[in-house]
Amino acid sequence: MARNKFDVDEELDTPFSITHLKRLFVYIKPYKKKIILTVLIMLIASGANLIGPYLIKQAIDEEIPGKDIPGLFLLSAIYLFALIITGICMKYRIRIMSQIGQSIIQNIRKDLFTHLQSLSFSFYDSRPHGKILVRVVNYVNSLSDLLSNGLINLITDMFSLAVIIGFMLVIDVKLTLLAMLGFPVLAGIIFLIKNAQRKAWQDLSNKQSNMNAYIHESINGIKVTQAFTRESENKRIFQEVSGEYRSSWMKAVYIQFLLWPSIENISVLTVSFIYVMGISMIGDGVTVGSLIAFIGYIWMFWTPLANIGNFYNAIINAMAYLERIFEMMDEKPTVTSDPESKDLGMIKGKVEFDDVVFGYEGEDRTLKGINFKANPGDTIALVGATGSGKTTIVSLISRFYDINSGSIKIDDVDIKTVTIHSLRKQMGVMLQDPFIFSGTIMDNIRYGRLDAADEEVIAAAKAVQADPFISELKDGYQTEVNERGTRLSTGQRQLISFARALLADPKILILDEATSSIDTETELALQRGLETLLADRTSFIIAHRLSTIQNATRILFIENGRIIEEGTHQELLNQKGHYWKLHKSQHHTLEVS
Ligand SMILES: Nc1ncnc2c1ncn2[C@@H]1O[C@H](COP(=O)(O)OP(=O)(O)OP(=O)(O)O)[C@@H](O)[C@H]1O
Repeated sequence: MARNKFDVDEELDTPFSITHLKRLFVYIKPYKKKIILTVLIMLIASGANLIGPYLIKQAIDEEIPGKDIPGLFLLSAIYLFALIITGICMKYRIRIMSQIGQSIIQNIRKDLFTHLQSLSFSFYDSRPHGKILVRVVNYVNSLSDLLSNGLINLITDMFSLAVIIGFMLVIDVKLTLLAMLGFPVLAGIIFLIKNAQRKAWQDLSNKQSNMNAYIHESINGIKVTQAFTRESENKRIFQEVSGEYRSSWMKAVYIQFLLWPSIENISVLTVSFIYVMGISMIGDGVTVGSLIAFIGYIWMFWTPLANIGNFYNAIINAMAYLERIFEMMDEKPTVTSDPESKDLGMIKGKVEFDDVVFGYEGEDRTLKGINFKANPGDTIALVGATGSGKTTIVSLISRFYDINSGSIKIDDVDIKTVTIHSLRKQMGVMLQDPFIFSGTIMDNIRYGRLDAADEEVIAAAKAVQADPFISELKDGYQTEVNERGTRLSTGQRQLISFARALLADPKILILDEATSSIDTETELALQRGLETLLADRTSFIIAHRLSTIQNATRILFIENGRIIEEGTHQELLNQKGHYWKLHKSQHHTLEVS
């Protein structure tokens, strides 16, 4: 998968096709009845609105010359009634269509979010998270106008147009045909600007996405930015990114506004033309009343046409966003359960790597043939230099990535043949950077097992020595922590996620640098507490501090994607190889300090 950065425009994998609109209709369909009802109401409204000029014609040509005062009152009453009907219908339409529009948006957003949860790590590795966010939030929002107003407007405007043309034909066929002369000109303009408009909106969506990605990245990295006083450089980059957004916005809007003035100009020209032609035709079958009414209809004729033009604009804009939204919905998880895959069931915890080859970008560079076997209850420690492949090995046990070749078996079953859910359910994973969600400490530990009682949560916290620091907090377990746990120290976050992993009561426990930020005293107490708990679990421990893994059943020394030494602590020391050297250097450092 290609990688993307905040200042790189995302390329669309698929060109726009009408299927995107069809897919949008799938979301509109459940509201079919309400939409039909609204359309009917709007038809009544536009019918009532359109009767105006005809009533004026009637008054000028019939009632005023005949001095028919009651007749004039009647026409005025009908007009007033028509206006009231229009007002009521409009109010109803705005309310109901906003509701429908927002419901559709909510459904699209729900599907996107659900889909995002299923996507594999590789998807998140390959792009800035701000670019994902912008699709779920901003792009979906951009559909709001189209869904709330566009569709209904289109139908009612088409209807209005037909009724107006009907009235115009009833008044005068020749004038009607003359009035239509501006129509092909407008169609030509729309055709000419269509492609430029679509490209401009696509470009705008890219620049919006880039800006969002940069803001997201900057907020995440704010501490580093301030520590390295990079503020002014960041400001410069932001100005560049937001400047690009501004220019693409201006361009898109400039092209969009080519349409409106064109419609205005054509309508003014047509009206002037009809005035000239109409006046010269007065007496020749054209009355003053009918000319005034006709001009009224021509003005009305261009309004729905302009609205249809606007709808067209809205569709073009929405397409730029829709294709991005559906592109993300079509993104396939790279790691999936096979349709025939079965439930792994309760496992004992035997883990076996057989010649596992793996690379993040599909190549074979990261792991170059890993072989080992862990029996149920074993504690396997992985040590080695930074970047040697330790985290990669343990992340493959949970099948966060699929391997290129070889096999990984749990209780003699290839993990590719079981459902991902049943596999991951057996794992308690503590990642290198423990993540804390916004909520209470209790909620955060309970994340490991949602149905755990408070007492179980507290017992898990006690087992991992997290209880002392939690109890000291003013609100104890009910203390609110914010996203990523910025109110807690790194060591405290590690203890919480330790308790979370333990609460899940997994058969396989993966601890990736789980205790690196915990002080030695707490760590020793924690290890004592964990000994009994780890007893019937298979655990994988990655640690740079060798003192923490001396009791491991087996230690694997990883270098450059290979296991180059393995054995117990004592065996490896006796070998006087890499592990011994590492141990000696740590011991030396300790003695010196
Ligand atoms: N998501 C990723 N995408 C691409 N390459 C990655 C990814 N994660 C890790 N790598 C690369 O894979 C190699 C092994 O990384 P890994 O995280 O497994 O090392 P490690 O031994 O756990 O290192 P450390 O001790 O620093 O945690 C490194 O060269 C790293 O650059």
